[in-house]
Amino acid sequence: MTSGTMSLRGVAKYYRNPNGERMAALSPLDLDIAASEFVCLVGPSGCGKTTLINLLAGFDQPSCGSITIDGKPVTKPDSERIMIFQDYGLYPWKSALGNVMFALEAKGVAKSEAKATALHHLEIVGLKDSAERYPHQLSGGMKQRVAIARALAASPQVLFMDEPFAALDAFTRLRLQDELLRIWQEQQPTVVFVTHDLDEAIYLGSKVILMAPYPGRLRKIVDIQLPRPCDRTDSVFAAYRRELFREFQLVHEEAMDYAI
Ligand SMILES: Nc1ncnc2c1ncn2[C@@H]1O[C@H](COP(=O)(O)OP(=O)(O)OP(=O)(O)O)[C@@H](O)[C@H]1O
Repeated sequence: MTSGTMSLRGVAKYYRNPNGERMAALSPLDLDIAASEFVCLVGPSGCGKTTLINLLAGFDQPSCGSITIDGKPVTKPDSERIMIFQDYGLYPWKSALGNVMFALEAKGVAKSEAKATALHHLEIVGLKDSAERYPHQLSGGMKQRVAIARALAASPQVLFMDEPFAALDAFTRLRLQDELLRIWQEQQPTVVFVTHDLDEAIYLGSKVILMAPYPGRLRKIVDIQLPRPCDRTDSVFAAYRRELFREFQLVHEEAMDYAI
């Protein structure tokens, strides 16, 4: 698959603060993301990660600059590009199975095939036995796993994930990281993944983009050259970790200077 190439030129997003002053949630940036790349956005709170992923997904428009995917301007969300939100975005009136099936039936998949595919993906996220439960009968982590199953089942060309594993327990999180990597290698979507967790970013990303706040901006882009899945105890992993932690510390110090 060669689709899912993203290009950003001079993209910025400004808001007005309560005093009416213009504030850069994102200051002008250029960025290229290749098809099938797995890009992790990391950085402290307020550095513009959600702003950037929302612009890429077409949920919001930049104040200036241009964003294209496969050469076409991004003007609105697209069914080939799926976003997994922090707050799950499940339909409360549909069961877990119904939520996953809905994404497939919306793409024209026949009901029996949709059911089989949905059950397979619920099994991947460890929820096959909860397929008939409704969102209000599921914990936060379980709801997020349904949202992940729904996104993965639809085999999108682009997957936008805004802290998708934040609400999960550590074991489920590690397991889903491996499942996500496996599916990424199999289906080769372009993935843009927001996380606060540097280890998660190094483990998943082929590229880690470290962002900084005040104003929101790209601070450093690191290409991660590790086999997938990689060994978290490996010395190369540790070297990436040191590099990114050092940068992250500098970003925090700058942010604290700003707050003072
Ligand atoms: N609709 C809005 N109106 C005004 N300011 C906004 C709006 N959305 C975001 N901001 C501001 O833009 C900046 C970047 O916000 P954003 O949510 O993109 O950061 P983030 O890196 O995703 O943070 P977090 O890690 O806490 O989710 C913040 O200072 C935020 O207060």
